[in-house]
Amino acid sequence: MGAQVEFVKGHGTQNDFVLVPDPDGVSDGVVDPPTVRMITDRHSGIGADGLIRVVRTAAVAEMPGLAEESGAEWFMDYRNADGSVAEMCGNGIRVLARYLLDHGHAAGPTMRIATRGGVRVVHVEPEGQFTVEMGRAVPLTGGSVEATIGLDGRSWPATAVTVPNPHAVVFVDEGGDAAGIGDEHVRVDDVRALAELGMLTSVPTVRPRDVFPDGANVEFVARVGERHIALRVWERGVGETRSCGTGVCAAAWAAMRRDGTREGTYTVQVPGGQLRVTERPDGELMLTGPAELGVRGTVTLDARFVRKTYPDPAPDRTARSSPAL
Ligand SMILES: N[C@@H](CCC[C@H](N)C(=O)O)C(=O)O
Repeated sequence: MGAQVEFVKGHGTQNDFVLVPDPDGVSDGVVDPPTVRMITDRHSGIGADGLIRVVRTAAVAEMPGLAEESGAEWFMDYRNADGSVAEMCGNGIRVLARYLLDHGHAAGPTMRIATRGGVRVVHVEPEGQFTVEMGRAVPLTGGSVEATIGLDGRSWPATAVTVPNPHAVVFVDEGGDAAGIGDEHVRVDDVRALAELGMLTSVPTVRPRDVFPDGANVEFVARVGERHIALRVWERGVGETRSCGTGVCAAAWAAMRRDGTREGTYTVQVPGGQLRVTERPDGELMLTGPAELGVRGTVTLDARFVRKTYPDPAPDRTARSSPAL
């Protein structure tokens, strides 16, 4: 019998995560890359775009002193599905906030959560929404477009920016012929310039490579109205996902620069839903969107595969009103 690991599944605009509660930092083996890959595998594991170990900041051995320095009780230990570490996850942090709130670990209406990319303040909003203070976007090439993204024989100039993980933002509708323009409820699937990209099964190429020494997430963006964009994303360490919060911030930031404005809220359609981004006068990007919790259970890890067991079958599969794990 392998190790037993408790988990909760959650998603933010269908960017999905396995949350593993480890408050005292005694289960860091769960973030070993092979274990992350077993757990996040969609065929033989639970399946997710990423894994979040929920650990008290004071128990994070690699960051001594962070708890006192940050004033954040909880740390988001984020891993991509391939086991790699990422600085931040804009959808994951909302899901983590929802978990902390629903399980009595935080009271709201605001909470501070530490990440490898710095401390983030999360505001609890009505109707299951959360707003995250995401920090400032930092252009990697002085704000100018100096990278080129290639995909399936096509290529586009890209804006290189960190939020604080690396993003290459590509506007694919330069001809202005994106279908769905002006429709408040446009679906990403109906935006011609994005649909034409096909399956996104190939890995996008980045030139020159040294713009992104640690790799990049790539956002393919089309305008669909005033202060309204749609995007598809290819995530570093995962592949195409249905949403990426930091990527949405990077894309909105780049769209604001192209529009010559820093004012107003940008609405961003992603395949998994809708997010909103506002830039404060001090440059802080505010990301607002939903966060949901779903299935919870226990997995038994062994060397070959992840076995799933669900302790409480339907109808009690939602964690919202469930006791803390
Ligand atoms: N989906 C996340 C970003 C996760 C990390 C990313 N794949 C990376 O490696 O930088 C988000 O919502 O921001």
